Amino acid sequence: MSVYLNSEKPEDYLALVDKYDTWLFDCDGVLWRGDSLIDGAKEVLELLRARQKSVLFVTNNATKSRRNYKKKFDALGIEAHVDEVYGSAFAAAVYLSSVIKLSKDKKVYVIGMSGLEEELKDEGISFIGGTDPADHTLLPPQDEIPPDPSVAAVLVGLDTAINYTKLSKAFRYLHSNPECLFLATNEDSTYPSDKGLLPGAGSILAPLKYSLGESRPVTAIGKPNSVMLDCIKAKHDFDPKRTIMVGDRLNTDIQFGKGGGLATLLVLTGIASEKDLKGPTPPIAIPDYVTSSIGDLRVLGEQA
Ligand SMILES: O=C(O)[C@H](O)[C@H](O)COP(=O)(O)O
Ligand SMILES: [Mg+2]
Repeated sequence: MSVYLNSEKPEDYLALVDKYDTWLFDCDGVLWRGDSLIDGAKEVLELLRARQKSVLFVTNNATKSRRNYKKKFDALGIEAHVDEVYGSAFAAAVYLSSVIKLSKDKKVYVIGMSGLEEELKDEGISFIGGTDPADHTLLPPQDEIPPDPSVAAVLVGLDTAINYTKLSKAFRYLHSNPECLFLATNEDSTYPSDKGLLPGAGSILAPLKYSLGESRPVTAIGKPNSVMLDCIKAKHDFDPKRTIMVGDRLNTDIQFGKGGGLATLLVLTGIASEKDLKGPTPPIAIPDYVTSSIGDLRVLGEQA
């Protein structure tokens, strides 16, 4: 059963903050929607840091690299350090380099944007596709897409320039080579922009999942997969019992937190709403705490 926090009982927020030393923040729908900050988010991050809390950012948004995110945080006036940022683009690159140990003579076909390419380059992973202009021309369906055994994986992330050429190439590499890995940065169905919901990475992936069928399952590396937490653990010591994951989506953030043995706080400024928790269908994951917005923790500033 979730504990619903509200501003009538500020002491509940203080008790919550005292219980956890490490705060993992999802980004889209929690700190911001698109480039619009959620009201109070900047102030609350400052208040947590002032109380010596560790703050880390854990996002499924694969359109930006950690360095790109640092620039976004700087532009929004939020203190953040590159090694505090964990994105699904970084996690996917680390997965390919350190878990799959992709050999140097192999490459990845990418559906995704420059941030994902930057993280792959940083991990020494060769790739084709992505922002390559050749994939932005509309391929006539009868054109030959020769199989390429050196393409050892297809990696799919949010790509606002998706098209039939990219889907056809990804399909052919996977369909012609059963050994080719089918990977995704994440499977979020929607993206909470500041202009409302938009198709998310999972909706870019869907045509491939549908056309390839059940026999070619995809491995999604972002939340709720524990790979992101493994990346964090490799760099940061934290006690899971004194760590809380703050998110807006039940089937990524809250499942990720619970899977990692962390406490979870759901905010209602992004994807999830109260009806997801109280509706006829049981929620896929039940958060420990619920509050309307991360801005509600501003009460910390009213206390000594
Ligand atoms: O479609 C996507 O990739 C996601 O909606 C989005 O980017 C999720 O980002 P997060 O909420 O994990 O920061
Ligand atoms: Mg989110």
